[in-house]
Amino acid sequence: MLDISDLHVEVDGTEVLHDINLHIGWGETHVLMGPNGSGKSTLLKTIMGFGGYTITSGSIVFKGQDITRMPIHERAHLGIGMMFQNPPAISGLKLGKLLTAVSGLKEDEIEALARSVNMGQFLSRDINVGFSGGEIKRSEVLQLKVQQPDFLMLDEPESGVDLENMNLMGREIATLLEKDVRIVNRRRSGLIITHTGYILDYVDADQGHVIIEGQIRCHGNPREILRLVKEKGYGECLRCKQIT
Ligand SMILES: Nc1ncnc2c1ncn2[C@@H]1O[C@H](COP(=O)(O)OP(=O)(O)OP(=O)(O)O)[C@@H](O)[C@H]1O
Repeated sequence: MLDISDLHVEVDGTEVLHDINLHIGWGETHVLMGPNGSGKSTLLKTIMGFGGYTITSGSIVFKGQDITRMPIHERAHLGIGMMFQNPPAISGLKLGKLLTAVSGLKEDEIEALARSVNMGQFLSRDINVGFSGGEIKRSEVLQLKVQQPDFLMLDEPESGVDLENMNLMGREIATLLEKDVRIVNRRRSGLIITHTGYILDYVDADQGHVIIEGQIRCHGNPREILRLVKEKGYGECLRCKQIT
């Protein structure tokens, strides 16, 4: 579904990502780990097509189409969706209005989706204005439920979420990634940034990658990588090319 080749990305004139190669097949979920400031969010925002993330060389191919220079809205239209680490608050725009406008769904359908993630009362509120950390994450999940993207990128879905809501979020994310569908029929793919790995209790991931100083330094079984990082730190990933 997604093929990234030899990607170099600059932010504010500084190269933040160097020579990134990543292949995510149809139906696969991958996990991205790495120390703070290593370039994880930059990679997701580059795939999404945000301004300010300049691709100086390399390519991104999605569903067989070269999207390297494609604007963000066309990427969203093609089926790329993202849960942000810190989404903006938007005064004057109600969550319900946004969801109705972008989806074409009827109001009662939006309300039912909102209730399923305990966001029923939030549809009449300005997006993320005064939302708690956990409410922001549920709002992001709701937006993804409305969008139903084929490729989901989740930037630290666990952060700020209490244990009960983690259970709800984990189940919703698993459904969005079609984990309830038999592997042969599964089409949706995902790329999830996690520091703690809690999301792996809900979503089986096929591959893990560690990014350090803007380079992917190791690939392998996500739980194995997490265990190793907990025991020995990310320095071990610099010594190890592949953990399986
Ligand atoms: N708009 C920007 N202007 C300047 N530097 C930036 C910008 N965006 C990202 N960077 C820098 O790029 C590097 C990578 O940042 P990024 O947010 O991708 O890290 P991360 O791996 O997601 O970190 P964390 O785990 O802390 O969320 C950091 O050093 C950051 O300061």
